[in-house]
Amino acid sequence: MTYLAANKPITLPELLRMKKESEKIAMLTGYDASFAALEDRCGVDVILVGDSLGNVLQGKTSTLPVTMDHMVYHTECVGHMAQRAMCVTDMPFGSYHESKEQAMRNAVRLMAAGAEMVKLEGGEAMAETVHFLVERGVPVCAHIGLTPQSVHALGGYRVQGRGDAAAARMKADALLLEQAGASLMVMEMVPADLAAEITRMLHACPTIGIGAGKDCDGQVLVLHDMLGVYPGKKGRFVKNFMAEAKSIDGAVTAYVKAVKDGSFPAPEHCY
Ligand SMILES: Nc1nc(=O)c2c([nH]1)NC[C@@H]1CN(c3ccc(C(=O)N[C@@H](CCC(=O)O)C(=O)O)cc3)CN21
Ligand SMILES: CC(C)C(=O)C(=O)O
Ligand SMILES: [Mg+2]
Repeated sequence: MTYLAANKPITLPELLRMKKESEKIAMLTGYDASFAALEDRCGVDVILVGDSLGNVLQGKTSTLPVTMDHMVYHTECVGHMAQRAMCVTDMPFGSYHESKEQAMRNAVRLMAAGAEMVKLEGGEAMAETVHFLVERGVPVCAHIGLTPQSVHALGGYRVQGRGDAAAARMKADALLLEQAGASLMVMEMVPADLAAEITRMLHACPTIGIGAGKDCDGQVLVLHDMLGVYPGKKGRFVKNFMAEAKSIDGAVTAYVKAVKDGSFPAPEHCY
């Protein structure tokens, strides 16, 4: 069985159709042309040029030192390599926090470099910025739960949304971001039950989980984590798909299949 629907490019309506028809969305980070082509031919739906490149390419201990110039460079490396997959790029720390105008100016650089959507971290505080970009033709992926650019404010890489008050706040954030026009919503390190509830609550915005349980509309992992080549500390949500594969193509294909058939994530990858 192949998941490549006749090489038809992934568009916003296609992502929404996948949510409506419960067809899981497979997202994976990618930072260069060779891996972008590989992921595309293995059926990855969305390639994320993640600011996790600070960790996996640059050897930093967080994503905070990543700059706009770094993200533009890697987006140029990935953009236009994929025939089918959509290219989404993370806006780095500090590139969208000053004002909605600053966010637009930097989003324009990423879109010109080849991104088809930009991703930014935050809840209610970012809703106005999301709306501003969306109204001006920039599709936005939101990112809630553990937002790694706020690691020092959050006190570490911890599960978010535990307890009634935190869960209620996350649900309110998700609704505001959907209303603001977000096209996708990453949820990171969120209890599986809460992520499932948010996924059911949202009708116009597919959710993509990383440590957020199996009931999200899709899943994302960091490429170097799922290939087992990242030497740093990994979350329990990571699975090494290279362990049982004969090639990198095989590992990425197995990841896509496991996301599509719902076998990844398993309970041991969830909170
Ligand atoms: N290679 C890589 N993979 C990632 O998933 C990732 C990055 N880099 N960089 C940006 C953030 C940082 N992330 C992280 C980093 C560490 C944990 C972690 O150590 N989690 C453990 C401990 C949790 C705890 O202390 O409570 C876990 O069991 O999940 C989780 C997410 C996720 N993102
Ligand atoms: C892990 C994903 C969601 C991310 O933001 C990144 O790779 O930077
Ligand atoms: Mg990121």
